[in-house]
Amino acid sequence: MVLQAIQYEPASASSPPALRILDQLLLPHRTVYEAIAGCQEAHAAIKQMKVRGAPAIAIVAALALAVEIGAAAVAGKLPSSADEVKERIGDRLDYLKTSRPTAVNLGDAVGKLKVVAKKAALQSGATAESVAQAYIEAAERMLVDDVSDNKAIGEHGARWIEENTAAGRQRKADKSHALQVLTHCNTGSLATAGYGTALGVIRSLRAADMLTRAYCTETRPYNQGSRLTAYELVHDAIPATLITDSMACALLAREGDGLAAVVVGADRVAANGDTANKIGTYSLAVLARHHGVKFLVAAPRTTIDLTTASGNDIVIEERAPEEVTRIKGPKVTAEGKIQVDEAAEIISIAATGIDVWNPAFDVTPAELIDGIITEVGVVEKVDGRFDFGTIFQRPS
Ligand SMILES: CSC[C@@H](O)[C@@H](O)C(=O)COP(=O)(O)O
Repeated sequence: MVLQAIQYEPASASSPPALRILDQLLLPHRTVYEAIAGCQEAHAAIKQMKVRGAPAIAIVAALALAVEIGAAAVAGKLPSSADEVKERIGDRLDYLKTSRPTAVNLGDAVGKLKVVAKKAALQSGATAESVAQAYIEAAERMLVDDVSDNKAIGEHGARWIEENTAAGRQRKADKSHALQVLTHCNTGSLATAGYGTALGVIRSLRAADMLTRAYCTETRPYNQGSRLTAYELVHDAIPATLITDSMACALLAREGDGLAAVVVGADRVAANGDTANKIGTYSLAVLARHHGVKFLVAAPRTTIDLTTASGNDIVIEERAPEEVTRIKGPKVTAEGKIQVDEAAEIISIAATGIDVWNPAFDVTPAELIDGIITEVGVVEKVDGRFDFGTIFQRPS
């Protein structure tokens, strides 16, 4: 079974396009897909983190509007002119963009899709239907391109680790050597259209018979690591070990050279390489530098934001205190059996009345990052600085 966070069916002769998302709040114990009929449902699903992960958020938003427009077209309810459809598309995209602030992929998709609608409306003989169709095709392309970009990220990252780390070189020469990777949060099939970014690198290393073990952090407070990454690793039968976030230091000290790299995803990479990613990423980068372990960020070019000069300019989403003070999951019986079908229990794990700070992301300074793995290659610092100038000219 292929893990899919996003299921999309294009329009047929008789029916409009349809979109379903895997409700990630119920994972790893329940697999429930939810239909997304339009922008309002998508906005709520993104805000509640039923779908999450920078690329997945952008694609669900883009496709939700495709579904909404497709349904209006089939029902004969599109606005009457090309310009009005273009305006409607712009307004709906602006609304979707407000769902979560830190990940840039959504803003990037919104900008590109607005350009598509604008160009389509400027075509001679443009109609409401032709603008709607141009939008739908562009949104559908984003879904397809994300998977191929992730596979390319996986291959570039695996090759870089093979060539640039002691564990990589040793394992290549002699398969009795260990090569392990530590990752954080969830960056896999559930966070993207498929395959994943940092988890894509892990998948590619495994496919090349290079990886002996992946470690994943629990990723407090939302537990994307223990709920989602662990689920993907078990699903793909990749040898893997779960640690709490606070165990990373002990792991790096213990594994030495066998731990080839820490590989994480990104929600926004600023023009100087400073990287916003799931809270806890920065501490891993500090630990990696202290232990001489390579620290890599895996992200498509859509995550690199040249309009944001540095990490100081990145808006960090703060989330509800309850994510820290409570945990949610199915009941476990006295015999240790998980009651999968029961409604989730919410348990309080903090003193009532304590103040809480819950930033969802932190910013890792470029200085601590050894390479940024994109679909067109790994960007490394030259004279201590990242320069993304040329990668945007390269074809995928
Ligand atoms: C390929 S996903 C990259 C990042 O979006 C991921 O590491 C992350 O931080 C996700 O955070 P989330 O809050 O779960 O959306």
